[in-house]
Amino acid sequence: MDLKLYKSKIQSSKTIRITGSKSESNRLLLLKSLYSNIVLENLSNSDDTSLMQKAIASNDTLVDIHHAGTAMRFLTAYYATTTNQDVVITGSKRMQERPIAILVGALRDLGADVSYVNEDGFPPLKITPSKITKHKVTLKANVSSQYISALLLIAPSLPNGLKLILEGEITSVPYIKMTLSLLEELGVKTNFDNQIISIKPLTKSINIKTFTVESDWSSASYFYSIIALSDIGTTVTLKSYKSRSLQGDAVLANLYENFGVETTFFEHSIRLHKSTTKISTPINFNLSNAPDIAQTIAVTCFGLGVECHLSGLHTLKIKETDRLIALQSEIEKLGGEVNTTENTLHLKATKSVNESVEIETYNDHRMAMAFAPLALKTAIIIKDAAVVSKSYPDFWRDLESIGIKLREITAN
Ligand SMILES: O=C(O)C1=C[C@@H](OP(=O)(O)O)[C@@H](O)[C@H](O)C1
Ligand SMILES: C=C(OP(=O)(O)O)C(=O)O
Repeated sequence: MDLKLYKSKIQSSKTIRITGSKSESNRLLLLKSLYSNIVLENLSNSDDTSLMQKAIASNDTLVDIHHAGTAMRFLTAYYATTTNQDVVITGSKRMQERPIAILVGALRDLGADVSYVNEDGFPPLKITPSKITKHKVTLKANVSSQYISALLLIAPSLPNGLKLILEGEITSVPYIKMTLSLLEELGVKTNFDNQIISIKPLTKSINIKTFTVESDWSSASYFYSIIALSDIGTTVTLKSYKSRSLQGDAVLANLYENFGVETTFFEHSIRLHKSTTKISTPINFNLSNAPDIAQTIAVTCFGLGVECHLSGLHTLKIKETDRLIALQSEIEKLGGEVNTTENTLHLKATKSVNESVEIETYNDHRMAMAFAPLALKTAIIIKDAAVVSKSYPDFWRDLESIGIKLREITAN
Protein backbone atom coordinates (compact mmCIF):
# COMPACT_ATOMS: atom_id res chain seq x y z
CA MET A 1 0.00 0.00 0.00
CA ASP A 2 1.32 3.42 -0.97
CA LEU A 3 -0.09 6.60 0.55
CA LYS A 4 -0.27 10.06 -0.93
CA LEU A 5 -0.09 12.78 1.69
CA TYR A 6 -1.48 16.10 0.53
CA LYS A 7 -0.19 19.48 1.60
CA SER A 8 -1.90 19.93 4.96
CA LYS A 9 -2.13 22.11 8.04
CA ILE A 10 -2.35 20.78 11.59
CA GLN A 11 -5.58 21.30 13.51
CA SER A 12 -4.38 22.73 16.77
CA SER A 13 -5.10 21.30 20.23
CA LYS A 14 -5.69 17.66 19.30
CA THR A 15 -4.74 14.84 21.66
CA ILE A 16 -3.19 11.55 20.60
CA ARG A 17 -2.61 8.47 22.73
CA ILE A 18 0.52 6.74 21.47
CA THR A 19 1.10 3.03 22.07
CA GLY A 20 3.53 1.81 24.75
CA SER A 21 7.30 1.80 24.25
CA LYS A 22 8.34 -1.30 22.30
CA SER A 23 11.71 -1.29 24.07
CA GLU A 24 10.14 -1.35 27.54
CA SER A 25 7.46 -3.83 26.43
CA ASN A 26 9.89 -6.36 24.99
CA ARG A 27 12.10 -6.27 28.08
CA LEU A 28 9.15 -6.63 30.42
CA LEU A 29 7.64 -9.54 28.46
CA LEU A 30 10.88 -11.47 28.87
CA LEU A 31 11.08 -10.62 32.58
CA LYS A 32 7.43 -11.59 33.09
CA SER A 33 8.18 -14.98 31.62
CA LEU A 34 11.07 -15.46 34.07
CA TYR A 35 9.27 -13.96 37.11
CA SER A 36 5.58 -14.63 36.68
CA ASN A 37 4.30 -12.17 39.30
CA ILE A 38 4.48 -9.26 36.86
CA VAL A 39 1.41 -7.40 35.58
CA LEU A 40 1.87 -5.26 32.47
CA GLU A 41 -0.18 -2.24 31.44
CA ASN A 42 -0.04 -0.11 28.27
CA LEU A 43 2.01 -2.71 26.39
CA SER A 44 3.00 -1.72 22.86
CA ASN A 45 0.64 -2.88 20.09
CA SER A 46 3.57 -2.95 17.64
CA ASP A 47 4.45 -5.95 15.46
CA ASP A 48 7.75 -6.27 17.31
CA THR A 49 5.96 -6.67 20.63
CA SER A 50 3.32 -9.08 19.23
CA LEU A 51 6.14 -11.20 17.83
CA MET A 52 7.92 -11.23 21.20
CA GLN A 53 4.69 -12.13 22.98
CA LYS A 54 3.89 -14.93 20.55
CA ALA A 55 7.39 -16.40 20.73
CA ILE A 56 7.42 -16.44 24.52
CA ALA A 57 3.96 -18.02 24.71
CA SER A 58 4.73 -20.80 22.23
CA ASN A 59 6.63 -24.05 22.48
CA ASP A 60 7.56 -24.03 18.81
CA THR A 61 10.99 -25.18 17.78
CA LEU A 62 11.16 -22.69 14.89
CA VAL A 63 10.66 -19.06 15.91
CA ASP A 64 10.46 -16.31 13.27
CA ILE A 65 10.76 -12.78 14.64
CA HIS A 66 10.63 -11.05 11.22
CA HIS A 67 12.22 -7.57 11.52
CA ALA A 68 12.26 -7.29 15.33
CA GLY A 69 15.84 -6.64 16.46
CA THR A 70 15.08 -6.60 20.18
CA ALA A 71 13.13 -9.86 19.92
CA MET A 72 16.01 -11.49 17.99
CA ARG A 73 18.65 -10.46 20.50
CA PHE A 74 16.63 -10.83 23.72
CA LEU A 75 15.14 -14.22 22.76
CA THR A 76 18.56 -15.61 21.83
CA ALA A 77 19.73 -15.04 25.40
CA TYR A 78 16.39 -16.19 26.81
CA TYR A 79 16.39 -19.52 24.94
CA ALA A 80 20.05 -20.04 25.82
CA THR A 81 19.05 -20.23 29.49
CA THR A 82 15.51 -21.60 29.40
CA THR A 83 14.96 -23.99 26.51
CA ASN A 84 14.71 -27.75 27.05
CA GLN A 85 14.58 -28.53 23.31
CA ASP A 86 16.53 -27.35 20.27
CA VAL A 87 15.13 -24.03 19.02
CA VAL A 88 15.92 -22.31 15.74
CA ILE A 89 15.39 -18.57 15.81
CA THR A 90 15.24 -16.75 12.51
CA GLY A 91 13.96 -13.51 11.03
CA SER A 92 13.40 -11.56 7.83
CA LYS A 93 15.94 -11.38 5.01
CA ARG A 94 17.25 -8.16 6.56
CA MET A 95 17.42 -9.72 10.02
CA GLN A 96 19.68 -12.38 8.51
CA GLU A 97 22.06 -9.57 7.53
CA ARG A 98 22.09 -7.90 10.97
CA PRO A 99 25.16 -9.05 12.97
CA ILE A 100 24.79 -11.10 16.14
CA ALA A 101 28.30 -12.58 16.60
CA ILE A 102 29.09 -10.46 19.68
CA LEU A 103 26.07 -11.80 21.56
CA VAL A 104 26.58 -15.39 20.38
CA GLY A 105 30.27 -15.19 21.36
CA ALA A 106 29.39 -13.95 24.85
CA LEU A 107 26.73 -16.62 25.36
CA ARG A 108 29.13 -19.34 24.22
CA ASP A 109 31.83 -18.01 26.56
CA LEU A 110 29.32 -18.32 29.38
CA GLY A 111 28.66 -21.97 28.50
CA ALA A 112 25.61 -21.78 26.20
CA ASP A 113 25.26 -23.94 23.09
CA VAL A 114 24.41 -21.58 20.21
CA SER A 115 25.29 -22.33 16.59
CA TYR A 116 24.81 -20.66 13.21
CA VAL A 117 22.40 -22.35 10.84
CA ASN A 118 23.72 -20.62 7.69
CA GLU A 119 26.32 -17.89 7.75
CA ASP A 120 28.67 -17.40 10.71
CA GLY A 121 27.85 -14.22 12.60
CA PHE A 122 24.23 -13.92 11.47
CA PRO A 123 20.80 -15.39 12.17
CA PRO A 124 19.27 -17.95 11.94
CA LEU A 125 20.65 -19.50 15.12
CA LYS A 126 20.17 -22.92 16.66
CA ILE A 127 20.02 -22.97 20.44
CA THR A 128 20.55 -26.31 22.12
CA PRO A 129 19.70 -26.88 25.80
CA SER A 130 22.74 -26.33 28.03
CA LYS A 131 23.73 -24.92 31.39
CA ILE A 132 25.27 -21.50 31.74
CA THR A 133 27.96 -22.10 34.31
CA LYS A 134 30.20 -19.03 34.17
CA HIS A 135 29.34 -15.60 35.48
CA LYS A 136 31.88 -13.30 33.85
CA VAL A 137 32.25 -12.35 30.20
CA THR A 138 33.91 -9.68 28.07
CA LEU A 139 32.19 -8.26 24.99
CA LYS A 140 32.41 -5.36 22.56
CA ALA A 141 30.00 -2.56 23.38
CA ASN A 142 30.32 -0.35 20.30
CA VAL A 143 28.07 -2.23 17.86
CA SER A 144 24.67 -2.66 19.52
CA SER A 145 23.50 -2.16 23.10
CA GLN A 146 20.88 -4.85 22.48
CA TYR A 147 23.52 -7.57 22.98
CA ILE A 148 24.25 -6.14 26.42
CA SER A 149 20.58 -5.74 27.34
CA ALA A 150 19.92 -9.32 26.23
CA LEU A 151 22.57 -10.61 28.65
CA LEU A 152 21.40 -8.32 31.45
CA LEU A 153 17.82 -9.53 31.16
CA ILE A 154 18.82 -13.15 31.86
CA ALA A 155 21.54 -12.21 34.35
CA PRO A 156 19.50 -12.32 37.61
CA SER A 157 18.20 -15.78 36.73
CA LEU A 158 21.76 -17.19 36.46
CA PRO A 159 22.96 -18.96 39.61
CA ASN A 160 25.81 -16.50 40.23
CA GLY A 161 24.47 -13.46 38.44
CA LEU A 162 26.68 -11.85 35.82
CA LYS A 163 29.61 -9.55 35.39
CA LEU A 164 29.95 -7.91 31.96
CA ILE A 165 33.22 -6.29 30.98
CA LEU A 166 32.49 -3.89 28.15
CA GLU A 167 35.15 -3.11 25.55
CA GLY A 168 35.25 0.02 23.42
CA GLU A 169 32.96 3.03 23.41
CA ILE A 170 29.53 2.02 24.70
CA THR A 171 26.78 2.83 22.21
CA SER A 172 23.06 3.53 22.83
CA VAL A 173 23.75 3.80 26.58
CA PRO A 174 20.21 4.87 27.63
CA TYR A 175 18.86 1.51 26.43
CA ILE A 176 21.29 -0.27 28.77
CA LYS A 177 20.21 2.02 31.61
CA MET A 178 16.56 1.28 30.79
CA THR A 179 17.26 -2.45 31.21
CA LEU A 180 19.07 -1.84 34.49
CA SER A 181 16.25 0.38 35.82
CA LEU A 182 13.62 -2.25 35.07
CA LEU A 183 15.74 -4.88 36.84
CA GLU A 184 16.16 -2.57 39.84
CA GLU A 185 12.38 -2.05 39.96
CA LEU A 186 12.05 -5.83 40.24
CA GLY A 187 14.43 -5.82 43.18
CA VAL A 188 17.61 -6.87 41.36
CA LYS A 189 20.89 -5.35 42.59
CA THR A 190 22.82 -3.85 39.68
CA ASN A 191 25.98 -1.84 39.35
CA PHE A 192 27.21 0.01 36.24
CA ASP A 193 30.59 1.54 36.83
CA ASN A 194 32.73 2.70 33.94
CA GLN A 195 33.03 -0.34 31.61
CA ILE A 196 31.76 -2.98 34.05
CA ILE A 197 28.20 -4.03 34.80
CA SER A 198 27.48 -6.43 37.67
CA ILE A 199 24.14 -8.09 38.32
CA LYS A 200 23.35 -10.08 41.43
CA PRO A 201 21.15 -13.17 41.15
CA LEU A 202 17.52 -12.77 42.16
CA THR A 203 17.02 -15.70 44.46
CA LYS A 204 13.75 -14.97 46.15
CA SER A 205 10.49 -14.95 44.22
CA ILE A 206 9.09 -11.47 43.66
CA ASN A 207 5.93 -9.94 45.05
CA ILE A 208 3.25 -9.06 42.55
CA LYS A 209 4.37 -5.98 40.68
CA THR A 210 2.58 -3.84 38.10
CA PHE A 211 4.56 -2.04 35.42
CA THR A 212 2.79 0.63 33.39
CA VAL A 213 4.74 1.03 30.18
CA GLU A 214 5.27 4.65 29.22
CA SER A 215 4.23 5.51 25.67
CA ASP A 216 6.90 5.35 23.01
CA TRP A 217 9.16 8.42 22.75
CA SER A 218 10.62 7.40 19.38
CA SER A 219 7.03 7.44 18.05
CA ALA A 220 6.52 10.87 19.63
CA SER A 221 9.40 12.17 17.52
CA TYR A 222 7.23 12.40 14.40
CA PHE A 223 4.89 14.80 16.20
CA TYR A 224 7.85 16.88 17.34
CA SER A 225 8.81 17.11 13.67
CA ILE A 226 5.25 18.05 12.68
CA ILE A 227 5.09 20.84 15.24
CA ALA A 228 8.57 22.07 14.24
CA LEU A 229 7.33 22.36 10.64
CA SER A 230 4.04 24.05 11.63
CA ASP A 231 3.07 27.69 12.12
CA ILE A 232 3.71 29.48 15.40
CA GLY A 233 1.02 28.65 17.94
CA THR A 234 0.33 25.10 16.71
CA THR A 235 -0.01 22.55 19.52
CA VAL A 236 -0.57 18.84 19.96
CA THR A 237 -0.93 16.82 23.16
CA LEU A 238 0.54 13.32 23.44
CA LYS A 239 -0.33 10.66 26.05
CA SER A 240 0.93 8.86 28.24
CA TYR A 241 4.27 10.39 28.99
CA LYS A 242 6.15 11.38 32.11
CA SER A 243 8.99 13.77 32.83
CA ARG A 244 11.22 11.06 34.30
CA SER A 245 11.37 8.64 31.43
CA LEU A 246 13.37 5.42 31.11
CA GLN A 247 13.62 6.09 27.38
CA GLY A 248 16.66 7.94 26.04
CA ASP A 249 14.60 9.38 23.19
CA ALA A 250 12.90 11.64 25.75
CA VAL A 251 15.86 13.89 24.94
CA LEU A 252 13.55 15.08 22.12
CA ALA A 253 12.07 17.60 24.52
CA ASN A 254 15.46 19.32 24.77
CA LEU A 255 16.61 18.81 21.20
CA TYR A 256 13.43 20.23 19.64
CA GLU A 257 13.77 23.45 21.62
CA ASN A 258 16.35 24.19 18.92
CA PHE A 259 13.51 24.05 16.38
CA GLY A 260 11.14 26.25 18.38
CA VAL A 261 9.13 23.40 19.91
CA GLU A 262 8.31 23.85 23.59
CA THR A 263 7.34 20.84 25.69
CA THR A 264 5.10 21.15 28.73
CA PHE A 265 4.87 18.12 30.98
CA PHE A 266 1.56 17.33 32.69
CA GLU A 267 0.88 14.37 34.96
CA HIS A 268 0.36 11.84 32.16
CA SER A 269 0.85 13.81 28.98
CA ILE A 270 3.05 16.29 27.14
CA ARG A 271 1.96 19.31 25.13
CA LEU A 272 4.13 20.34 22.20
CA HIS A 273 3.84 23.95 21.13
CA LYS A 274 5.51 25.84 18.32
CA SER A 275 6.71 28.99 20.01
CA THR A 276 9.24 30.61 17.67
CA THR A 277 10.62 30.36 14.16
CA LYS A 278 14.11 31.38 15.34
CA ILE A 279 16.58 28.54 14.90
CA SER A 280 20.25 28.83 15.78
CA THR A 281 21.95 27.10 12.90
CA PRO A 282 23.77 24.99 11.99
CA ILE A 283 22.26 22.15 14.01
CA ASN A 284 24.98 19.90 15.40
CA PHE A 285 23.85 16.85 17.39
CA ASN A 286 25.64 13.67 18.46
CA LEU A 287 22.94 10.96 18.46
CA SER A 288 24.91 7.92 19.64
CA ASN A 289 22.57 7.81 22.65
CA ALA A 290 19.40 8.27 20.59
CA PRO A 291 19.92 6.61 17.19
CA ASP A 292 16.22 6.03 16.47
CA ILE A 293 15.44 9.75 16.16
CA ALA A 294 18.20 10.51 13.64
CA GLN A 295 15.89 10.12 10.64
CA THR A 296 13.23 12.33 12.22
CA ILE A 297 15.75 15.08 12.93
CA ALA A 298 17.38 14.95 9.49
CA VAL A 299 13.98 15.34 7.83
CA THR A 300 12.90 18.13 10.21
CA CYS A 301 16.06 20.06 9.28
CA PHE A 302 15.44 19.44 5.60
CA GLY A 303 11.83 20.64 5.89
CA LEU A 304 12.92 23.75 7.79
CA GLY A 305 15.67 24.42 5.24
CA VAL A 306 18.41 24.43 7.88
CA GLU A 307 21.90 22.98 7.72
CA CYS A 308 22.59 20.12 10.08
CA HIS A 309 25.44 17.90 11.10
CA LEU A 310 24.52 14.65 12.86
CA SER A 311 27.21 12.41 14.34
CA GLY A 312 27.33 9.21 16.42
CA LEU A 313 25.34 7.41 13.71
CA HIS A 314 27.48 4.24 13.26
CA THR A 315 24.63 1.93 14.37
CA LEU A 316 22.30 3.23 11.65
CA LYS A 317 24.04 1.11 9.04
CA ILE A 318 22.89 -2.16 10.66
CA LYS A 319 19.28 -1.32 11.47
CA GLU A 320 16.13 -2.18 9.44
CA THR A 321 18.02 -0.85 6.42
CA ASP A 322 21.24 1.12 6.03
CA ARG A 323 19.55 4.27 7.28
CA LEU A 324 22.38 6.58 6.23
CA ILE A 325 22.13 5.51 2.59
CA ALA A 326 18.32 5.50 2.71
CA LEU A 327 18.18 9.02 4.16
CA GLN A 328 20.65 10.34 1.63
CA SER A 329 18.88 8.93 -1.40
CA GLU A 330 15.36 10.00 -0.35
CA ILE A 331 16.36 13.52 0.79
CA GLU A 332 18.25 13.98 -2.47
CA LYS A 333 15.12 13.02 -4.47
CA LEU A 334 13.33 15.81 -2.64
CA GLY A 335 16.01 18.30 -3.69
CA GLY A 336 18.33 18.21 -0.66
CA GLU A 337 22.08 17.77 -0.57
CA VAL A 338 23.44 15.20 1.85
CA ASN A 339 26.90 13.85 2.59
CA THR A 340 27.43 10.81 4.76
CA THR A 341 30.37 8.96 6.28
CA GLU A 342 30.33 5.73 8.29
CA ASN A 343 28.90 7.59 11.28
CA THR A 344 27.83 11.10 10.25
CA LEU A 345 25.29 12.85 8.09
CA HIS A 346 25.65 16.39 6.83
CA LEU A 347 22.69 18.20 5.26
CA LYS A 348 23.06 21.49 3.45
CA ALA A 349 20.41 24.18 3.86
CA THR A 350 17.88 23.90 1.02
CA LYS A 351 15.20 26.43 0.16
CA SER A 352 12.46 24.25 -1.36
CA VAL A 353 11.11 20.71 -1.28
CA ASN A 354 10.34 18.92 -4.58
CA GLU A 355 6.65 18.09 -4.96
CA SER A 356 4.94 14.67 -5.11
CA VAL A 357 8.17 12.69 -4.73
CA GLU A 358 7.81 8.94 -4.07
CA ILE A 359 9.66 8.05 -0.88
CA GLU A 360 11.00 4.49 -0.75
CA THR A 361 10.84 3.06 2.76
CA TYR A 362 13.16 0.01 2.46
CA ASN A 363 11.16 -2.11 4.98
CA ASP A 364 11.97 0.55 7.56
CA HIS A 365 9.08 1.91 9.61
CA ARG A 366 11.12 4.98 10.55
CA MET A 367 11.70 5.95 6.90
CA ALA A 368 7.91 6.14 6.39
CA MET A 369 7.21 8.03 9.60
CA ALA A 370 10.18 10.40 9.39
CA PHE A 371 9.24 11.67 5.91
CA ALA A 372 5.48 12.00 6.57
CA PRO A 373 5.76 15.43 8.32
CA LEU A 374 6.93 16.93 5.01
CA ALA A 375 3.22 16.95 4.06
CA LEU A 376 3.18 20.29 5.88
CA LYS A 377 5.41 21.62 3.10
CA THR A 378 4.24 19.77 -0.02
CA ALA A 379 2.44 16.68 -1.33
CA ILE A 380 4.49 13.52 -0.83
CA ILE A 381 4.03 9.81 -1.56
CA ILE A 382 5.09 7.20 0.97
CA LYS A 383 5.71 3.77 -0.55
CA ASP A 384 4.75 0.62 1.36
CA ALA A 385 3.20 2.72 4.11
CA ALA A 386 2.04 -0.30 6.16
CA VAL A 387 5.69 -0.75 7.20
CA VAL A 388 4.92 1.52 10.20
CA SER A 389 3.32 -1.43 12.05
CA LYS A 390 6.78 -2.53 13.20
CA SER A 391 6.57 0.04 16.01
CA TYR A 392 3.43 2.17 15.52
CA PRO A 393 0.51 0.49 13.71
CA ASP A 394 -1.89 3.43 14.30
CA PHE A 395 0.47 6.05 12.89
CA TRP A 396 -1.54 6.95 9.77
CA ARG A 397 -4.84 7.06 11.67
CA ASP A 398 -3.27 9.37 14.25
CA LEU A 399 -1.78 11.57 11.56
CA GLU A 400 -5.18 11.95 9.88
CA SER A 401 -6.74 12.79 13.23
CA ILE A 402 -4.58 15.91 13.55
CA GLY A 403 -5.34 17.12 10.05
CA ILE A 404 -2.91 15.48 7.59
CA LYS A 405 -4.89 14.61 4.46
CA LEU A 406 -3.96 11.28 2.97
CA ARG A 407 -5.24 8.79 0.41
CA GLU A 408 -4.29 5.26 -0.55
CA ILE A 409 -2.90 4.99 -4.07
CA THR A 410 -3.49 1.78 -5.92
CA ALA A 411 -0.99 0.56 -8.49
CA ASN A 412 -2.05 1.06 -12.16
O1 LIG B 1 17.34 -1.97 23.34
C1 LIG B 1 16.48 -1.46 22.63
O2 LIG B 1 15.26 -1.51 22.90
C2 LIG B 1 16.93 -0.73 21.43
C3 LIG B 1 18.24 -0.33 21.29
C4 LIG B 1 18.74 0.44 20.13
O3 LIG B 1 19.51 -0.41 19.32
P1 LIG B 1 21.14 -0.40 19.29
O4 LIG B 1 21.64 -0.60 20.64
O5 LIG B 1 21.45 -1.54 18.37
O6 LIG B 1 21.54 0.93 18.74
C5 LIG B 1 17.59 1.02 19.32
O7 LIG B 1 18.05 1.46 18.07
C6 LIG B 1 16.48 0.01 19.10
O8 LIG B 1 15.42 0.55 18.35
C7 LIG B 1 15.91 -0.42 20.42
C1 LIG C 1 16.32 -0.18 15.24
C2 LIG C 1 15.07 -0.40 15.60
O1 LIG C 1 14.60 -1.57 16.06
P1 LIG C 1 15.27 -3.00 16.23
O2 LIG C 1 16.75 -2.84 16.26
O3 LIG C 1 14.73 -3.51 17.52
O4 LIG C 1 14.82 -3.83 15.07
C3 LIG C 1 14.08 0.70 15.56
O5 LIG C 1 12.97 0.51 16.04
O6 LIG C 1 14.37 1.81 15.04
